[in-house]
Amino acid sequence: MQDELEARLDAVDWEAVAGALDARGWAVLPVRADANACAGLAALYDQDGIFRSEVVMARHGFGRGAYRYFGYPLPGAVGALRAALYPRLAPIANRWQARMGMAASFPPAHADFIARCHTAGQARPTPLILRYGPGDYNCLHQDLYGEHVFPLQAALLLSRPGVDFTGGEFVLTEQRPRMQSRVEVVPLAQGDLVIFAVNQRPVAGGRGDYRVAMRHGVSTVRDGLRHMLGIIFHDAA
Ligand SMILES: O=C(O)CCC(=O)C(=O)O
Ligand SMILES: [Fe+2]
Repeated sequence: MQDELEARLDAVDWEAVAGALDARGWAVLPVRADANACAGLAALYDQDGIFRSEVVMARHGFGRGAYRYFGYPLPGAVGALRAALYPRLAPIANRWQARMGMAASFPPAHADFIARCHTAGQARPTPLILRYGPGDYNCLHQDLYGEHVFPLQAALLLSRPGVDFTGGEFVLTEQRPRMQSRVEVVPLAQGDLVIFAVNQRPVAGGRGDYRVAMRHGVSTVRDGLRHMLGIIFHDAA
């Protein structure tokens, strides 16, 4: 299965993905996870013993709905996806860091970046599954969990829009210096994987690059049940 994942990711035009990320701060990969894989991942939400914690969003003012952070060891498919995506994104992340004048550079292998997080006390795994029912939503936020931040993250829609749920759009906002925020709705089908900026990203301006800050969230689910798999590459303090 890992070979198949690698082969599918190898077929992606990563230059085009990098171009979309540079232009908009997000990109949907041109490969889709199949319905069985999505159902299998969504079913993990109800499995005992694989999560380290649950967050009921309303208790923290984060929104409504809940999410569960996986514990280590991650389920095979989740760990494989995290490890396989990272080396494809690290060159893009390194280019962004340089353009934003930020010192950190990211090693080519995820295990080495995770070792850096763990040494700094960021040792708790961050991949998660989110579940939303009618009336649930996720306020705009950034998944920052400590000093070490990998500037891109991924999310995989496990449910079918219009069939399993309605509403529940994945949204991103972009805050430009001294300007009002701009919002984008990311069109996603079941199995789509969106890559997006965690926090800041560089934008080319007339006088060189400047930084914009991105946030993401989910609009209110009207009906049904929506599951999302979130892959964050840094660990949490
Ligand atoms: O449910 C969603 O689409 C949002 C997921 C999310 O916030 C994340 O993966 O960090
Ligand atoms: Fe998030």
